[in-house]
Amino acid sequence: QVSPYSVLDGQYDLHETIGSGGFAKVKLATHLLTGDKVAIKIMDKRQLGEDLPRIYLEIEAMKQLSHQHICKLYQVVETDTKIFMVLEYCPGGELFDYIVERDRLEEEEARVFFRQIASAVAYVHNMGYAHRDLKPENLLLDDEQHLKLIDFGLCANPMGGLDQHLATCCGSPAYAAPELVSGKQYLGSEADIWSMGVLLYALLCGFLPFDDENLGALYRKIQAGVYENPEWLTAGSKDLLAAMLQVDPKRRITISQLLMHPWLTGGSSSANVDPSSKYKDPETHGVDEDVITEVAVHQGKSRVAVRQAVLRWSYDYLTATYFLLLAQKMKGNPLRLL
Ligand SMILES: CN(C)C[C@H]1CC[C@H](N2C(=O)N(C)Cc3cnc4ccc(-c5cc(Cl)c(O)c(Cl)c5)nc4c32)CC1
Repeated sequence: QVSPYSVLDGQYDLHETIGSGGFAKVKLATHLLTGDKVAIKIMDKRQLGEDLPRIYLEIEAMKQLSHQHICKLYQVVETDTKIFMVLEYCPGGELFDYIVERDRLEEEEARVFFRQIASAVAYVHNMGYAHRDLKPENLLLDDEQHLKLIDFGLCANPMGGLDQHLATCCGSPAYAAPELVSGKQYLGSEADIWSMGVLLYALLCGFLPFDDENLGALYRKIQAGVYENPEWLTAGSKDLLAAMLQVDPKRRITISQLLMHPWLTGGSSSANVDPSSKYKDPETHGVDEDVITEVAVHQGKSRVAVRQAVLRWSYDYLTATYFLLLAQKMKGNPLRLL
């Protein structure tokens, strides 16, 4: 019987499994035309059952989201039994493990990371989504120590826009907002800010602000909103944490106020939220002509034909090749197809 992965033959070489998350397996792979490494998330539709709509939600969300701190979706392959998501490879693994290895991060390093997270979440909110599962396990490191947000399986894009209240309780309890664990209606964007507060606390302290192995006790601690401030926290970080870990969502800092908070804008390194243009939304910023040319020459086709095919954004092998070549160009590498 043919391998269940034969649909990828000629496009990718599949290597070892590099992780698994719930109903998905993630394998390292090589995109054959460029030689670049990618991660392929593989799901079995039969095992997914009623979770299948969540995967289509994640795929549609990721097709809309193009940002330097969001893991890029390159290609989607679907057979009658499997779904393959070809994704940007993040060799640095989870931010969660990065924190555990160091116990906790120095304020300057936490600030550099948190700026990237805030930039990604602001973009997600501006695109009308809420992530709803923000935690260090869902932030990966690429080969340049840049963070990449993943796992949009819970993200909500309420038809009525972000101001429509959500009801489904989801995400990880320790990062969940009080209004969410109280079963009240809540705004995804406000709940995301609370989760970012828990995330920043974890970066700076190395442990969680609200923790208890008993779920009920944990919920009560979250609803009380009382947490310790270790003595190593500076006034600036305590102020920002207090603004995010506001039990009343209406008193909680908003993402745009967060981006202007002195703790975030301060510090020494003003770098590291790379404004790289490769993430300009292709639909609105057109396509890169050097990449089009490279593909056209390699395939012996006209640039017009290649440009038209790329602009269909079918998330097929051509879309993946386009995004990977564009990333190579942005890194200053020569554009080459094998
Ligand atoms: C516990 N989690 C919820 C899942 C875990 C799965 C392995 C993954 N990984 C690893 O654990 N390395 C150690 C290597 C690694 C390298 N590159 C990756 C690139 C993308 C992804 C990825 C995974 C999932 Cl489930 C997604 O939905 C998206 Cl959008 C992206 N995972 C990667 C990944 C980290 C997360």
